[in-house]
Parts: sequence; C-alpha cells; structure tokens
Amino acid sequence: MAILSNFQNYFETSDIINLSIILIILYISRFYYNYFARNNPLPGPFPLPLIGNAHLFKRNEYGDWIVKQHQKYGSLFETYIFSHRIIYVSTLDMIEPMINSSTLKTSKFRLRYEKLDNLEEFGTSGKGVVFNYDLKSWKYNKQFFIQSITSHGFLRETVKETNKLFKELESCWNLIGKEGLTSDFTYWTHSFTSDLILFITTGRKGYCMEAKFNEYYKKFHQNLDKNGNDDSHEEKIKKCLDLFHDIESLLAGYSYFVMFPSFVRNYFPIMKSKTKSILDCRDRVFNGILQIINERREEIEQTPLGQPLRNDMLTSFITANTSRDISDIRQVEEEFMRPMINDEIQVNLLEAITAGLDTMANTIAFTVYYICQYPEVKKRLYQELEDVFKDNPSRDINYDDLSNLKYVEAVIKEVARVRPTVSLVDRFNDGGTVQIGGYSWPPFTHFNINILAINNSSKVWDEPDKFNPDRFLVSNEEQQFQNHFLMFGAGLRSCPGRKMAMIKSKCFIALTFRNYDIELIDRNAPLKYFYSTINRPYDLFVKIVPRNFNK
Ligand code: HEM
Repeated sequence: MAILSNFQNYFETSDIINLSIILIILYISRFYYNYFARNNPLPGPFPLPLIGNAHLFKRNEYGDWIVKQHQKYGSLFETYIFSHRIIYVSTLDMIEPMINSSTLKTSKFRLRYEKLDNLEEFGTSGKGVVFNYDLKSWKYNKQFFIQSITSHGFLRETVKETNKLFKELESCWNLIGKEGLTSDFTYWTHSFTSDLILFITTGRKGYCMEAKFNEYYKKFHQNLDKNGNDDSHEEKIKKCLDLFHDIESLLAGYSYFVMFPSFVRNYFPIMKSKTKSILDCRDRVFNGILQIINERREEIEQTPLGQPLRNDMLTSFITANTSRDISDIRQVEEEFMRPMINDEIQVNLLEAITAGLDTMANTIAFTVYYICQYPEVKKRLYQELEDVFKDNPSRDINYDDLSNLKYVEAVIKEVARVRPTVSLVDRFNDGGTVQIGGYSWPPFTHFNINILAINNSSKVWDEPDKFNPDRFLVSNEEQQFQNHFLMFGAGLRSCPGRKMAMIKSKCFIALTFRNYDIELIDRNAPLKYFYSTINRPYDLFVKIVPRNFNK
C-alpha cells in the first residue's frame, strides 16, 4: 500500500491515463508490426489486437465459420484466435506430412497442443494422452490406452454390455408408450453412451439412462415416480449424474485455464472465485476417480489367483505388467515394462470418458438422422438386419455378427464423411521445419486439419455431395482411398478408441433399427447442431415405434 500511495504522489490522474494510452498504442503497434512481418502471410480475415478474429463468429458457430472461411480463402488460410495464429490445411497433399508417419522418431508432427504453463496449476500437464506434450509419457500412456481397449476380451465385453444396456434402454422406451414415443433422440444417445463409457472404463454401473427416463416419465405421467426408488438408489443416481456434470464443468474449466494467464485467474476479484470453483470441481473429479481406482485395486487383491478378472480399462491399467495382467498383448520394449501409477490411471480414465462419450453419442445421433432422411438407405439397412438376424430376430448381437453388418458400417462411415463429429484437429510441428502448401514453416507452427473440407473434396471422393454409403462397400484393393478417410484422424495422434467406437456404434444402430422404426418428426426441418470442440446435434425429434421384424 505504501508503494501505491508514493506512486500517487508522483503522478497525476491525467498522467496515468496518458501512460495507459501510450501502453495501449504500443501494444497495438507491436501486434500489427508482428502481423505484417509474419512469415508466409496467407489469406484470412483481418485480426484485431487481443481478440484476433474471435468477434467474427458466435459462440458455438466456430465450425460453420471455418467452413465459410474455407469457401472464401481457399484450401490454405489463416485465422487468429485471440493472439494465436492458426494455419488451416484442407487438402490431402498438405496434410500428408502430418499423417504419414506413426512413430515418434520419424514424425515431425508429434504434438496436438503446445506446452502451456497455464495448465501446470490445472494439474493435468504432462499427463495422459490427449493433451500430453511430454512425448515420453504420452508414448507410455497411449500404448497402454490402446492395449486396454483393443484386446479381444475387452471388445467382446463391449458387445455384451451394449446388448445389456440396450435392453435397459428398451425397457424405458416400451414403458413410456406402447403407441410409440416422440422424443429428442440425442437425449437417449447421450445417456446410453454415458452409462456404457462408465462401465467400460471403470466396470461400474451408470445411472444416466435411468435418470433421463425418470425425468421423461414424470413429464408425461403427471409427475408420478416410475418405481418409487428408495433413498440409497436415488443417492446412486445422483452421484452418477454429479460425476458427469463435474466432468463437463472440468472440460469448460480447461479452456478457461488455457485462455486466462495465472495473474488474471488468481488476482482479479471475479476470476478468483471462478478459478476456485473450477479447482474444487477438478478435486472432486480426481478424488472420485482415485476412490474408484483404490476400491478396484482392493477387489483385485481379494480375487483368488485362478479366478479371471473383469475386462475393463481400469482393470487393464491396474494389472498391466503385474502377475495379474489381463491383456493378451505382451510388451517387449524396456520403456513399457513398468506398472502404471495412480496418477497416470486417473488422467487416462478421465480422458477415455471425455474423448469417448460425446464423440460416440453424437456420431450415433447424426447416423440416425441420415438413415431417417434417406428411405432407400433405411430399406437396405433393414434388409441387412433381416439377413443377419433371420435365425432369431430378438437375440443378442454377438461379436461374430459384426463382420456381417457391412452396410451398417458403411452408413456410419458415410455419415461421418458428410457430417463428421470431429471436423477439425490440431497439430504442431514440434519436430522441426516443414514444407507445406509451398511454404517453409518454422517449428511450433499451429496447424489445423480441416477434415470436413477433405471429406467433401471432389479430388478425393466421387460425387462428394451425394450421400452414398456404397462408396464404403468396396473390396480390399479398392480401399486405398479409405486411408484418407479421417473419421478417427490419422498418423501418430490418431484415435486409439476407433475400433471400440465403431463396434459400439454398429451394435447400437443395428439393435435400434432391428427393433424399432424411427421417423423424423419433420423430415423437411434442417439438421440442428452446434460446434463446441466437436459437432453436436440437438433437438433431433423422432418418433420411436416398436417394429415388426418381418414386415
Ligand atoms: C465415434 C467416436 C469417435 C470419434 C469420431 C473419434 C474421433 C477422434 C479424432 C478425429 C481424434 C483426433 C485424431 C488425430 O488427431 O489424428 C481422436 C483422438 C482421440 N480419441 Fe477418439 N473418437 C471417437 C471415440 C473415442 C473413444 C471411444 C475413445 C476412448 C475410449 C477415444 C479416445 C481418443 C483419444 C485418447 C484421442 C487422443 C489421441 C492422441 O492424442 O494421441 N476416442 N478421436
């Protein structure tokens, strides 16, 4: 305080205003000096100091705005998000150096995001897979991430659990109305996927579907409770919803930490309380996950040696490189030989939930929309389902059915081509200077792969504007172009959940259309979606009616 009062003795208010104006002018001059002196100037919208181009698009409309910039400026353009320059690449030859190598030694594009000091305080820095910039740690975690969700046992478990949860979903749909149910379909894909992802990551039962059902049932049945749950059951439902709610807030908190520097977060009055509430939320999520890990460790210790262990990600992480290892993949490289510690398991589980939940739920919802929009596609789909399930139309789907559901897979892929859930992915050339689009780019340039533009390019696809799942029903020799199908990204940082996500999406679509007829309430209404890190459909109103399989 003494320093401040001395400061006031020396300066008049007008001096402080003048000084502020000079500082602002200096900041603006420096910003535009850097802008006009930038290397490889590209076409793109003109940025403003501090905010860059952020004033040009509305919240949740960034994805569509990028589509417009691509139409306006072509396949190589730049934008500024705040003071951060991003280079958008929209052709296969330009992304080639980003995806053509799958090893740390050979790839020059090893990072998704640069190292940010802001995230040290957040506590996830240098951990996990998605945001991990520490390449040694990333390699170790990604290896065990992939191992845990690609083992045969795990994938079979996923199919079994999808069947089981689908029965739970059907019991909700059937109870709500025998005449059929009118509902926003995204409502169900989200709650279904939340319960599924919780089970496959932690082995725990989720209650999101039940909670949604209770909410829906009360709305349509004069506030009656479905089954008069007891308090302990209500408590379980609440705990599950709180966990998912906290995880959602945590993700929003992540962007907040990236955006605001430590000084602003910790010393500006309103920001201080927001920072505290995000960190409290982080602690709740991390402590909750830690408790789940410790309880599972104890269960494993108490399980007799000869008795097989349940196959979920958590069990796989805990037992990796121990005498109880459940994986059928054996490690030989020295760096993969140690067991995982709780800190690593915690972040990996959290990332499996966050990276897997909305991507799967939204991919399925988009697929349902397109199937309903194209009656001839629905008819072909029905035909395939009738062929595969002619022995018993109400039996569970089994693992071997999956290879026969070729048209279902082709439809999911075609939907992901025309309306990808993940339409933009980030890359940094941390491995050195690279040549892209005829320019030489210094290390740590931020690139963004414009998946949507590549998916709709006539240089890559025949008649890209046509919705045609048949393009994915091709023989192995013809599949070359599919290497450039970017539903799950490509190269070193490609999606480790791809196999599991495809299996689960196929099971869900097959069970839904085998057992129900789904119609859009208004087929002429445009598909509604917004962009927040990924594309998210909403208000997808459909009528769900039980279907007579043989009709
Ligand atoms: C239909 C569902 C899914 C879609 C469309 C999808 C798509 C993607 C895409 C496009 C990427 C970026 C790849 C790149 O940069 O080249 C990605 C990364 C990732 N995905 Fe998925 N994903 C899905 C499901 C899942 C699931 C189920 C999991 C885990 C349980 C998962 C975990 C991850 C992780 C950890 C990364 C980061 C990989 C890295 O940085 O090394 N995803 N995903």
